[in-house]
Amino acid sequence: MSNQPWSQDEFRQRLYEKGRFYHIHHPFHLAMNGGNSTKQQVQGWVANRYYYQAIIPVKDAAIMANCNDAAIRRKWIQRIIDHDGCGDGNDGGLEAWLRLGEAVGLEREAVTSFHHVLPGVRFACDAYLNFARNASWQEAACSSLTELFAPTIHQKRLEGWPEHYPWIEPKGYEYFRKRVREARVDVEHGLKITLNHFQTRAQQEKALTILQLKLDILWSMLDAMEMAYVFEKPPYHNCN
Ligand SMILES: O=C(O)c1cc(C(=O)O)c2c(n1)C(=O)C(=O)c1cc(C(=O)O)[nH]c1-2
Repeated sequence: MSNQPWSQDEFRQRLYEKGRFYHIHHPFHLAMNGGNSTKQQVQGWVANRYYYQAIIPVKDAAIMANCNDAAIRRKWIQRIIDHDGCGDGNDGGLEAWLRLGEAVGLEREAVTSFHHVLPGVRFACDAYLNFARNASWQEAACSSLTELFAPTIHQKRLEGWPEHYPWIEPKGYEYFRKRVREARVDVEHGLKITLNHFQTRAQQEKALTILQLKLDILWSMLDAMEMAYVFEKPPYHNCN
């Protein structure tokens, strides 16, 4: 019967199938990972993505604020530490991303000021944060599951970029190396929460809708970048 819940294995498989909509398939990413992007396009991506990076720990703090389960919070807090660092030689992902910015030739201030962030990228990232603030913590945890597909994308950059873009300083790659490890831990936890929480068929279908929302967010960010840096039609390009 169609309203029977899927088994956990089938539910997991349906979540994984969403990978076919991951932004790894977006033309902007295909060009970048295939070595066909210009320096300005790579710089544009790095500068815009910093807005996403900066949102992530705030989003994770919102999830924790909505979560009344100490055991979950004890694990989830690691995500904030991963991005913000905690001293003692752990500078965190935001700092690593700023080093990536320097490695592609951007001044720190140009990145941290969000000066280059396109409105479409800002709206997409803000939608992610607003979703996490207003949804239940389990739903917000589910929305982080695009990370199921992230280790592959980071790995591809590590393998291809040094050859494609010899002008990028090697110190820039630490962020991707770090995330290959961290994302695997994150998704194990996020997947466990999702498989246990979304039990009925209607709930399982809702989980897929939530994951699609997040895929839409990531795809929309790249649409904005494609328009600005590939078609060279940033917002208001034709206004006087
Ligand atoms: O470079 C990427 O393609 C990519 C994608 C994603 C993602 O799938 O959301 C994340 C990251 N990177 C990333 O570095 C990261 O820390 C991260 C956290 C999250 C999240 O939703 O909590 N997604 C992602």
